[in-house]
Amino acid sequence: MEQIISIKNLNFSYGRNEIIKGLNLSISKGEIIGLIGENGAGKTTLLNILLGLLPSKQNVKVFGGRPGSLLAKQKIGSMLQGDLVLSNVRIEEFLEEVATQYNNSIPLEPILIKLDLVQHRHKFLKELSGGLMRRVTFAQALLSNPELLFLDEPTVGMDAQARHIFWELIEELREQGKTMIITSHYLEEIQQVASRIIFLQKGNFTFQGTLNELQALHKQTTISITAECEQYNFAKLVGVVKVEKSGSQVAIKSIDGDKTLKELLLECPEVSNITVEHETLEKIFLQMTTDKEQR
Ligand SMILES: Nc1ncnc2c1ncn2[C@@H]1O[C@H](COP(=O)(O)OP(=O)(O)OP(=O)(O)O)[C@@H](O)[C@H]1O
Repeated sequence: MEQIISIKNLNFSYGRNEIIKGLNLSISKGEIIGLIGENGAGKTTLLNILLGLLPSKQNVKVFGGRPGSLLAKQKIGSMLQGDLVLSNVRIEEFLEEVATQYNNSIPLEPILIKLDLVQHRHKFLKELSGGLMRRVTFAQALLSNPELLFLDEPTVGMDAQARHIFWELIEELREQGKTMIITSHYLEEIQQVASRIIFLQKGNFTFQGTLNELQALHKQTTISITAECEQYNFAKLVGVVKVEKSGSQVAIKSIDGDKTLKELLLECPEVSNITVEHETLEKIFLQMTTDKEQR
């Protein structure tokens, strides 16, 4: 698989403030990376290094060359936080100007239609609401028909409809084989699209892998049932860490959901309305960040 990004032992500091500490990362074509971490973890800093906006040494390669090279600029579309200058330029004029900077730019009209920007095309950038601004920034990132997209908190300020359109487009881009790094604090959105999740904590990657792998590490499962045998001692089932009862409704939390469920069905076969829920990315995130603070 073609390697798009390679980082070996990257360190970065703002003055004496060490932000990134010995990071290693390799990203292949077609991967969708969900880069998550607390405020101030260094996510934007890492994207800025990959864009060549912050300095790095030979240990960072983007498309086989240095970040910020002419080649990389043609192949990357980025949507950073607050990167649109609030000017007296209209949306359409701005996007037409952006398109002239790229060799492979794609027609503007289909992008305006897809992002529901047609009726706004004559608005001035300085008049735009926050959510509309994000949509224009996304349009700008797509215009170069990029192979690689950096999307830094892309849906902040977007309303539900705009977010829906955004994630549908991301799905289309995924099907086209684009590579993406997306940072977001909306973890339920990230977990839908990311092929790999990277957890950045205080300058280190504390996890890299699929959502399934992350869930396996934090493998609490909740089995909810309606039980006629509510007198049964569910706490003695294998793997169970907590049982919550409300009448015949029982929620069993287990660190080995498969075994717990098997034993439950043998011991108490008359259960019904069984649902099995794995930990969400949001819950794992909270667990990981709390664990770290307690150390
Ligand atoms: N230009 C700068 N000069 C000095 N320190 C900076 C600068 N930009 C960012 N920092 C600091 O670097 C750290 C990492 O910031 P960064 O913006 O990369 O974090 P982040 O993970 O993107 O956070 P958020 O989720 O809030 O967007 C923070 O402590 C921040 O205050």
